[in-house]
Amino acid sequence: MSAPFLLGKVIDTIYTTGTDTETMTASLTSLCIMLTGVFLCGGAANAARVYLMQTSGQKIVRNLRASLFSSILRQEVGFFDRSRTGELINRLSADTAVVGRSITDNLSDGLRAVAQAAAGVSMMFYISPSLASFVLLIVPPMAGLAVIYGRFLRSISKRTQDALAQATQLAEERISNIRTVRAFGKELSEVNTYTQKIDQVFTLAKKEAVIGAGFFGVTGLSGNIMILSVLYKGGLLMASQHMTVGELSSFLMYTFWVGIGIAGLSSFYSELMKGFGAGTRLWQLLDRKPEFPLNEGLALPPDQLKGQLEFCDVSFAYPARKEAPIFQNLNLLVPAGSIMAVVGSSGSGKSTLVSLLLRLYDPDNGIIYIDGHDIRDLNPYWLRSHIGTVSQEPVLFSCSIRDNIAYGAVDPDAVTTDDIYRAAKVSNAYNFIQAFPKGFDTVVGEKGVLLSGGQKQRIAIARALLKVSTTIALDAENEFLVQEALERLMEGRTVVIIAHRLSTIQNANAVAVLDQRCVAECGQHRELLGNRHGLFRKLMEKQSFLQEQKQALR
Ligand SMILES: Nc1ncnc2c1ncn2[C@@H]1O[C@H](COP(=O)(O)OP(=O)(O)OP(=O)(O)O)[C@@H](O)[C@H]1O
Repeated sequence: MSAPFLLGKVIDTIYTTGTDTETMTASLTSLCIMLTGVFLCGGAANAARVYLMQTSGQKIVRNLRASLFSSILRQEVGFFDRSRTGELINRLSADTAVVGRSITDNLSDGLRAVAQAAAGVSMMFYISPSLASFVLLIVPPMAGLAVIYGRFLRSISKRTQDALAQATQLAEERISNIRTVRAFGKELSEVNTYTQKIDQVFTLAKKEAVIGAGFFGVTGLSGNIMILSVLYKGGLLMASQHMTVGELSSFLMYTFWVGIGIAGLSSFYSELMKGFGAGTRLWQLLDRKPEFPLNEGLALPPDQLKGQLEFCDVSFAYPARKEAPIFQNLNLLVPAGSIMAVVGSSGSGKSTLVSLLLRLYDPDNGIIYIDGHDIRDLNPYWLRSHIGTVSQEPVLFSCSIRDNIAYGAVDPDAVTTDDIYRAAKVSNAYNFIQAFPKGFDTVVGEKGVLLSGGQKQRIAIARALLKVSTTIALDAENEFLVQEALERLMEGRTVVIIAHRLSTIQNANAVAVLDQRCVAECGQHRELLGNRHGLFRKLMEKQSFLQEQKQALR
């Protein structure tokens, strides 16, 4: 900021020393040395500013993303029923980037603008207080305009990010379900729907551009008016001998800097408002407290853990559909080490029973006990680490088979290759995994090998085997290899199996039939089948009828 002042001195030296070349050379040399020093300092400071601001910017975005991801993953499952994946991903990627940019690059430019404007104004007052007071009359109306523009940006930025989140949500859902889209031939209509969503973002961007054009047009114009008024009033002051040509030149340069500084300040303020707008939902997500804790409460010592499960007068409705109760005063006892088959028509609540057991949701009324302990008193993390789950459509992550199996262990890093091989052998997965060219290092999922349903299940069983589980919730196919693997997994554990076929039910110690929001029948398979008018018998008859139909169709 001292450069314009020194440049003014250079001009005055040239004009006032006249023909005395020796004095002029000496003054010019020392002024130019000073200016070189100033420029060198300026260059170094600029480099430091860019480096510091960019690295701290990236660090802020990194920390923001890490905290947000952690906050999202800690939320209760009911939260995910209400939120949409694409929207959350958008918050994590796009919103954090906007907020990050607004408080880093922008902050750096803003700080520079403040320093520039403050030093410039001081120098203007130092050179000519009367001219400075006259020129700076333009600042208050400009500041008012910037505040109004900032408010507009804050609101439009929030709306833009929301519209973008909706578009991302749609794209994410359709891309991950491309097979369904293709099967129904919906590519073109999906493209149209996406374009409509993205058009909403474009419309908002156009609105922002129109208002922005007006604002920056006025800012630029007022900067030029400032220069004009300096030339006019400054010229008059020079004519009346109140200012030298060097002073006027310095003043003009400072006016220029102050103009740029004020423009920078208004863009800083507006970008900051944009960041606040984009950050509104982000802060809400960051601050959201999950309904129940992830890792707090009682952990039973291993010798006290037998695995007896008891549902006592349990009533439950999903938070997203409170009006449709799934259970009302449901009672069920699963003795330790036994196999309980849960049957019932589609939508009767079989999977819900397992979700309650895993404490993905809390019952609205009643209590679920494990070995006589209310599961709400137990540490949810500890509880889940003692319940192995194998679902009919297991989800594997896009990493190696080795990592997918190790994922089941409480500490995946502590799992040895031998542990993984052993689990794979017990789950009948070892041979088919080794048949892949890269064996256990084969990457499954997105870009890797696509596995059959049965293969996925056997990997999922190996994953469940690595848990220190006493209890298992199963919803599995009845393919022979899977079945055999499951039988090994069930040994010595309490098992709740969502059964679809007679063969699975026959192996269970007891069968519970879900109907009308509670356990309608419970007993041994033979006993229940013996009851001619019983629900279980009807269910089985219906199933064998369906099997016959299928056979006939074949
Ligand atoms: N996250 C959820 N939010 C709201 N309602 C849900 C949710 N999950 C399931 N439901 C509803 O709860 C009821 C019971 O579902 P559940 O999946 O437990 O049935 P199920 O007996 O396992 O069915 P199926 O044999 O078809 O798998 C269904 O009516 C279903 O629509």
